Amino acid sequence: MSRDTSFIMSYGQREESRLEELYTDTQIELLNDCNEGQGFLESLDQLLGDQAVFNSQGETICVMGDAGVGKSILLQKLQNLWSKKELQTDAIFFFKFRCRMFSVLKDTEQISLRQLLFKYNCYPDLDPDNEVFDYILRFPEKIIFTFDGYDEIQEDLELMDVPEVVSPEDKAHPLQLLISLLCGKLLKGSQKVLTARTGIEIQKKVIRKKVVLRGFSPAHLKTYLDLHFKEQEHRELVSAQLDASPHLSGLCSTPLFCWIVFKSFRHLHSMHDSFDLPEACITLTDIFLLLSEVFLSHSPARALLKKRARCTSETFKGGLRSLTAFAKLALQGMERGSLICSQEEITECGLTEEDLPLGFLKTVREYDACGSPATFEFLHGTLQSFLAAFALVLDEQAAVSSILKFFAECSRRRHSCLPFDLCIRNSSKLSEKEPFTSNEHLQFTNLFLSGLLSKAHTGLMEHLVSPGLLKKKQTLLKSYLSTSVKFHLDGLPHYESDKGNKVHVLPNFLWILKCVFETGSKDIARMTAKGITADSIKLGYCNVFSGDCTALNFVLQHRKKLLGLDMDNNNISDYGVKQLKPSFCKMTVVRLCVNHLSDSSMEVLAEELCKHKVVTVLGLYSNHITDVGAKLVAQIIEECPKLEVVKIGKNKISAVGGKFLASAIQKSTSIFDVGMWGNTIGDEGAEAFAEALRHHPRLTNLSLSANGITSKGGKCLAAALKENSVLRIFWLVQNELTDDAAPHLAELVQANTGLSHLWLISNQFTVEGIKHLAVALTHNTALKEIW
Ligand SMILES: Nc1ncnc2c1ncn2[C@@H]1O[C@H](COP(=O)(O)OP(=O)(O)OP(=O)(O)O)[C@@H](O)[C@H]1O
Repeated sequence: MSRDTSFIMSYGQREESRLEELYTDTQIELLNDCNEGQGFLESLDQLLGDQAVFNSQGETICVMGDAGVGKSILLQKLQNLWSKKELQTDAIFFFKFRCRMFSVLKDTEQISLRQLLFKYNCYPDLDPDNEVFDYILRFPEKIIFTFDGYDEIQEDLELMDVPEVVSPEDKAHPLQLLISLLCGKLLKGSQKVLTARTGIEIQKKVIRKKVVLRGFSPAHLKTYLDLHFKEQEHRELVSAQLDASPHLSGLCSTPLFCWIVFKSFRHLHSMHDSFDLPEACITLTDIFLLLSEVFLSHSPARALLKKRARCTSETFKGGLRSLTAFAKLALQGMERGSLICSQEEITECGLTEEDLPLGFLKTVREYDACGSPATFEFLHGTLQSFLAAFALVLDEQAAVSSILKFFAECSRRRHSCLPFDLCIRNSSKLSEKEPFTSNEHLQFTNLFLSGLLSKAHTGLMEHLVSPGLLKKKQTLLKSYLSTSVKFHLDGLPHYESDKGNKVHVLPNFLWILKCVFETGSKDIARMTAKGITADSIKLGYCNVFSGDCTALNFVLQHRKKLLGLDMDNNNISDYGVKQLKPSFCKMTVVRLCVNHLSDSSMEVLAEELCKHKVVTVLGLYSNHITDVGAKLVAQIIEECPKLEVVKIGKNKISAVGGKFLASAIQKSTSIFDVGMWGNTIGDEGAEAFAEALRHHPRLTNLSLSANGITSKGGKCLAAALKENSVLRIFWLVQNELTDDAAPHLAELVQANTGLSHLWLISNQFTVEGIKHLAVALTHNTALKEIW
């Protein structure tokens, strides 16, 4: 295990990097069963621990994350730590599997658990006396399993018409074995870590705890940069480019893209007299073109020519034969829904021995020792998508319309569902056939197709495909993309509210915008923006990451009308907010709750929102805003005359920030709803809010729950509220109020100010305190509820 996990795959099969030298921590966020963040894991070592376990009956730890965010590498690191006895566990067996292997085995005969472990994973000298296997059965808690890439299972559930496995001796369909293991029906108590792409839903009952990988933080990125570049000059150059471009930094927060960018930079810098990363807004297509250029320049003939001026088109022209063959192989796989290819398929596509070391492909290591012939996969799934897109562009035979085939597939609404039902429902027969793989590979192909057919790459592509045909493909794509968003939105339900027409988009909306961005075409962006007829769009839980904000901005900046944008519960981070900067001038609703924003995002928001003054709703709940950021939000409240709603709960705001906010609220004549739940403003902050409330003309809803407020603060609030006849809903839940405050609150109730909802639960009142309130209630006619 130690040997197997020491190297990170790298391009050009001979070149490998040591895991120890390049592995960099990434942000591992703990989630609860509702996918709400529960803080970050301090070190990988704690992954198997009990922190954030939300279902003690569940057997499986789920690691979720986007393409290339480092799920496989995380498992590799875990395996490596275990092999060196550096993982805090007393497990003495470790079995690692790729999930897709269970699909690959589908055509073979059924297998037993014993075969699965000893034939398809390790070879304990055949275990003649069953010693090892018996031990495993008796002490399953001594085993760790890792299953990588649950999203890669491509299974026809009808094939699963076999009895459920519970006995370790029974033979079964391999996928059935996997499910039984994950559910704990087999080897109950063994530790299991399963990885899957974000968006794949896994039955809650199976999951013990869940983490999501958020990629490199700015500090991680700096560490990775230092590890990657030994030469100071390179470090400085790349670092300067990252600092200058939040978009590039955003892309580089995904380790895979970062690795490609750094690796290409190093290679091209060493090959040519001068090389800088593209200056304009770099796209994912640019990144994969760079990688391909590097691969193609590995060909023996080209490698001899050192230090010459860089000529990308020459490199691609020189490598066109291999590129076409790799592209064909990638497309065929994509059409079959397969990420693995055989030697036969490779030869059929016209690839030779010489082509293999270029780096596009790597051998699949898992089961070659089982006597089966070697199989191959692309260096990464996204590279296969890129090459498949290349094949669609290069193909001179197929009808032009065939370039759109994957768009059609993706626009169909598809749900990711998983075969756990099989286990939970206790049924062996499935009534309906359901697809349970995500269509991300196809979405990536569409995205790269858009990039390859962009104007920016026409010069290069004209060297590879006839200009007439290229033009036709570009025109078709342009007309398709220009209306895609409109079609997408037309197909969704719209909701009418007092703020206009609102639509909750699906993740495919974001993919379309990403494609539009890759084209770099302002015309398409303009048409797309025109297609967004709703007044407000909700992009909540759409897995928007910082890099996607560039695409959003690319389209939204062409919108003429104002727009509400609800992006709660994504991962846009400070890089994303910087990317959205030009679009804030039109935004009436700015909802960025649960998005890993810090004070630096507040700087951008304060600058932009105060300049344009159109914002009505500002949602910032559950981010990392401190008092510094609170001061900037206070500025927004003071200077934006239309601002009505501010949600800034669950941040890191103390009394200092609380005072800034309270004073701004006091001055605002537009604000009517403020959410402060879960900060730490304490009594000092409460006193400031009391002053703000005393004669406020507009504020009707206020929550100061969970803010460490004691009776001292409570008394001030109650006294001030007696003079306020506007507030309707007031929450003081989860504070430290005692009976001392009860008579004052009772006076408030008795004053009958018009307050209709008063929430005081989870404080420290006793029956004595409550009696005061009960008596006061008899004099009140306005309260509808008191908790
Ligand atoms: N923690 C890390 N430190 C250094 N490099 C990393 C790290 N994580 C990922 N990488 C780089 O990114 C590449 C892709 O990572 P990986 O294959 O683990 O992504 P993934 O999340 O499993 O992607 P997919 O969902 O497509 O399978 C790795 O080969 C490696 O070069």
